[in-house]
Amino acid sequence: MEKMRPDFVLIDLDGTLIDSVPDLAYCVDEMMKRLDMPVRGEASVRNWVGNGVERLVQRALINAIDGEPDPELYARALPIFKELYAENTSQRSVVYPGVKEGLDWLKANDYRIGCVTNKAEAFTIPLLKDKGLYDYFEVVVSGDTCSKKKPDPEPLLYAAKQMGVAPDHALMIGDSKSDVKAARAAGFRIFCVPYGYNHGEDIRAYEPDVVIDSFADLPKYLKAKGEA
Ligand SMILES: O=C(O)COP(=O)(O)O
Ligand SMILES: [Mg+2]
Repeated sequence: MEKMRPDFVLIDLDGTLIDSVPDLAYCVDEMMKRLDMPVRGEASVRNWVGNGVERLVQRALINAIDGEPDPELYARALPIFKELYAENTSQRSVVYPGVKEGLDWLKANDYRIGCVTNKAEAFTIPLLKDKGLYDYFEVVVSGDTCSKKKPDPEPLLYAAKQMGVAPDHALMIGDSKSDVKAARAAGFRIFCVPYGYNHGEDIRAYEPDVVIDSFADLPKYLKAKGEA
């Protein structure tokens, strides 16, 4: 593929920049214990992340990716999860290898970058700050910034508008089919990492433009400053 030079690079959070499942799984299991229900474990939680904390809590309660829990049980569970996650947002979470190197390369080569996530803002900002990533981004769009979350294109179009960039000059980097769908609907190009959370499916099945093994590989696909 010919190297590109997008005007804006918008990057997903969970499963792309940060492995946040260790904290999310800890909070899911603590919530389950407080509800006198069985714990679910990290492997299940890994398949349920990507559609926001509300959907994660619903999936944990029914122990399945599709379907709805009893509304009363859910109404009891959600505040418990939110309280736990507010205290356990980042300490077990890990920035993936190559991420800081890739972000430094983007900055050094004058790329403008943003972050888009389905995670609510109350958790997104502390997580990015705790991991030393917040200052890289000119715009951060969280799961509750717009009226709709990914796979809807609204958060991507909102970010592009904030930056004053045309969507067809923008690139999204993500890990899930929601990122691919949102990017296609918004008119962004889309790169994916293969190591994140795609509900147990191989992201290649969703045909992103490029699959990069790590952020350290970005210079293979993006033009450096001044590169013809
Ligand atoms: O599901 C979430 O809370 C966040 O997931 P995302 O950062 O991959 O959009
Ligand atoms: Mg993700």
